[in-house]
Amino acid sequence: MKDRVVCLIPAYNEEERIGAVIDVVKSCRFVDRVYVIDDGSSDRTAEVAHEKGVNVLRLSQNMGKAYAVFFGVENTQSSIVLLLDADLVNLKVKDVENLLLPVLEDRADMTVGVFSEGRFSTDLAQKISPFLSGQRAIKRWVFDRILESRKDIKESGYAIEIILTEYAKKLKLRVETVQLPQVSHVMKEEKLGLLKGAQHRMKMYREILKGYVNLRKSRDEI
Ligand SMILES: O=c1ccn([C@@H]2O[C@H](COP(=O)(O)OP(=O)(O)O)[C@@H](O)[C@H]2O)c(=O)[nH]1
Ligand SMILES: O=C(O)[C@@H](COP(=O)(O)O)O[C@H]1O[C@H](CO)[C@@H](O)[C@H](O)[C@H]1O
Repeated sequence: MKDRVVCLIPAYNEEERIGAVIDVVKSCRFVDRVYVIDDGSSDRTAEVAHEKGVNVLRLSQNMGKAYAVFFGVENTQSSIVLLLDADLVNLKVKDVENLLLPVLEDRADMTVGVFSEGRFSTDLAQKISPFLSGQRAIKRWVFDRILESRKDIKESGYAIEIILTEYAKKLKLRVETVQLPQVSHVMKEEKLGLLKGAQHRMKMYREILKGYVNLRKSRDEI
């Protein structure tokens, strides 16, 4: 029987964090299958995922977040796709259920999870830019539509979320925001140290900006 919900977890060097996310998502009764897309990690991310008993799709080099997500989309089947980052902290089964239920019950085409009541810094970031959130449940046809009109989508790295947000507007999707109380993520500076973290953050902002400019250029093609 075809899966209803597949969870995709794009992951780049997340060996220390991904196990906890997998444990939670595996415990959610609504999730039929979990796939980690190992985006060319140089650490044991893929091994940890294997040990946890989920499916692993491995990219031989680091291709960026959008590539990893769409590689997962192209290599799975299900009517609903759940996207979760690999570095979430305090994620609970209830949060995963809350993300999925509006889409499962066809009250929404997309849900967007936002952190609240957790760490000040990550709550604030999501208050300012909830449209960047990587926690979403989405009907698969939305990805199909994006792939049809944006052949370059896989190259967009961290712009994937603003692209999803823009398509949601253009396609007039029913979008529901879901609170993720006490959930946070490990920030780049915490993972990589101050300097490397800041460099990685700048890379993220560059990719988001480039994605935004490309969206404006291709406005009418959606
Ligand atoms: O080149 C990349 C960069 C990030 N990620 C994954 O995308 C998610 C969000 O990325 P990141 O943690 O850098 O963003 P943050 O959570 O810090 O906003 C995480 O699961 C990363 O491991 C990825 O698959 N490929
Ligand atoms: O919240 C944010 O400002 C960024 C960066 O988070 P950190 O640098 O790790 O605190 O994270 C979000 O944006 C990325 C790009 O859209 C998404 O890929 C992440 O999933 C999301 O958490």
